[in-house]
Amino acid sequence: MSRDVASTEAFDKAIKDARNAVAYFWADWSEPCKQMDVVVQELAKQHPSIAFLRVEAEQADELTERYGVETVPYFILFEGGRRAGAIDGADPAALTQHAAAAAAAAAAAPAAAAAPTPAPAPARAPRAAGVEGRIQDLLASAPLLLFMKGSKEQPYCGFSSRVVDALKATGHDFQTFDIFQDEEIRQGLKAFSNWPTYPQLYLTGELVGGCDIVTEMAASGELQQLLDGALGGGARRQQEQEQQQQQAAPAPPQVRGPVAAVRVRPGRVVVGRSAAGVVTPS
Ligand SMILES: N[C@@H](CCC(=O)N[C@@H](CS)C(=O)NCC(=O)O)C(=O)O
Repeated sequence: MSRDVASTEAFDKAIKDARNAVAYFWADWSEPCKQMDVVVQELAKQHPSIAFLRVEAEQADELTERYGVETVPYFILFEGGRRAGAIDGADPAALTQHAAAAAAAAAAAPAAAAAPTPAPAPARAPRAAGVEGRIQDLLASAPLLLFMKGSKEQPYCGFSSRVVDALKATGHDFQTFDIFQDEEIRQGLKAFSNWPTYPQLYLTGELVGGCDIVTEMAASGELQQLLDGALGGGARRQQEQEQQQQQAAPAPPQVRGPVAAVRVRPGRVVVGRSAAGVVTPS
């Protein structure tokens, strides 16, 4: 189970006591946090050697200031009581890979001094057996792949339908896989990615998110940017965006202050990179 930590003292003690800890900064109004809650609970069950500490960002000014937390969800990774990295945004794959690597390192050297060591580069087996292998093959089969209920032409649920519409609007080509046709993949992918629902969108083999995340990214323009960057075809759209920005009124200057006075912003979903690229050493 994860632990809710409300005070700086309790936080510091928990970090000191744990060989490996993950501090999860969250906010109750953040949809991506709701999804990452599910991922965190699952990882906490799988890896009891790691202390998962939930910190409500807006109630923990001292900690958010200390660690410079300005977005949620935000994860700080601790090894041997020291900050070893961070994951900015809802990135189940990066968090899962970090947890697996940290738990494996702890299991390999249980009695070793708790000196901070960088997590080994995450490595998925080249081709696993069983359903995991099938999932790897599927993920390698298309750069942009939507696991959904039904098809592009005939989605069988509103969540899937909304993601199809968002993807069509980007102009990028994408493939779909109907999970109703394959119960093994339907259940196996949930475990593989620690993501309990459909639709699930994957870009170059990395989970982008479900309906809430993808539609939020579509509304903010982040989806277009992400796909253009990863799949090409971005130059023209970038030009259009720049033109639009020039026409738009200049944004008011941002006043930076203590996090207590600034609402923590919703985090970004980070995908299309290896976990090593996402987990930023600090
Ligand atoms: N909040 C989710 C909504 C998706 C959802 O709740 N999907 C459910 C019902 S369509 C689901 O996939 N349940 C598991 C299953 O049917 O296997 C999202 O953002 O994607």
